[in-house]
Amino acid sequence: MSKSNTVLKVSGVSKRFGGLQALSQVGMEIEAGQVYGLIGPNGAGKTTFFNVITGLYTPDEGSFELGGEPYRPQAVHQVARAGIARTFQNIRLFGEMTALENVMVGRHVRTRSGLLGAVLRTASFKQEEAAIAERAQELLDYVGIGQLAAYKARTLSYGDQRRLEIARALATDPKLIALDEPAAGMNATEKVALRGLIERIRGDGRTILLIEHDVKLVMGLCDRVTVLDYGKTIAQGTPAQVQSDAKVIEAYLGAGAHA
Ligand SMILES: Nc1ncnc2c1ncn2[C@@H]1O[C@H](COP(=O)(O)OP(=O)(O)OP(=O)(O)O)[C@@H](O)[C@H]1O
Repeated sequence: MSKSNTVLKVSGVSKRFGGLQALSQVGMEIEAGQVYGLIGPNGAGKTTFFNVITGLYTPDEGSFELGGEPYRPQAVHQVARAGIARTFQNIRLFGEMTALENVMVGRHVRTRSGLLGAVLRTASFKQEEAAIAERAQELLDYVGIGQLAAYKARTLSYGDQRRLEIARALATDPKLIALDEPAAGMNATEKVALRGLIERIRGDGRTILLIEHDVKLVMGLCDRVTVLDYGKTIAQGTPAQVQSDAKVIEAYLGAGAHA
């Protein structure tokens, strides 16, 4: 068992696609309240690692603990229930649903009435639905887009869609929130606001795993960082340690990858 303040402990994850070893024995330990960065050049294996821990890909090897309990990331809904929520590099919202409804969908992971209650529209279902809508509105306010609750998701700006994805992830009350390139496509002002939001989420006691190409953002925000290159961990530590690591400079920054 891990120390009690470890939220996610992953050891020895390997994943092969045909002849390509996308991940080789990758591990990390994320403690409660940390923002943990996962970086590396294009094709290093970051998304594959995310997909493994969130149940989209089945690893060839690896062990997983969430909140001190072993978990098997076999299916996306199981992982959500276990307590990992994620956003995607390519935003995945329900475009024709309102912002509020998108967050409500996230919240349904934690509801009790279930499908039968929804079909029969039982009193307890209606009560629960009202509570979910209220919580969803709170979360939209929290990420700064409360005034956009009634707008269809597809009509929101890029930055606001990313905020909406974060609100939806928070709606599941996750032990860990995994953000896949949240700053991708954002302008400088949006990035500053995003950084503020992530700091706020951490300040409220949440734990965050972040894939991000923007090195400045990662180094300024993260408590610890893992650097992957060709599917292998080449460095792990504080931003200062990682930044001065010769292998990182050569493999990652030296490659000129989005520095
Ligand atoms: N489903 C798949 N089938 C085959 N190969 C894959 C698959 N998914 C990823 N790969 C390969 O695995 C390697 C790691 O890719 P991955 O997307 O995890 O890298 P990444 O670090 O997230 O890259 P980027 O920064 O460009 O998003 C790449 O060589 C990629 O082509």
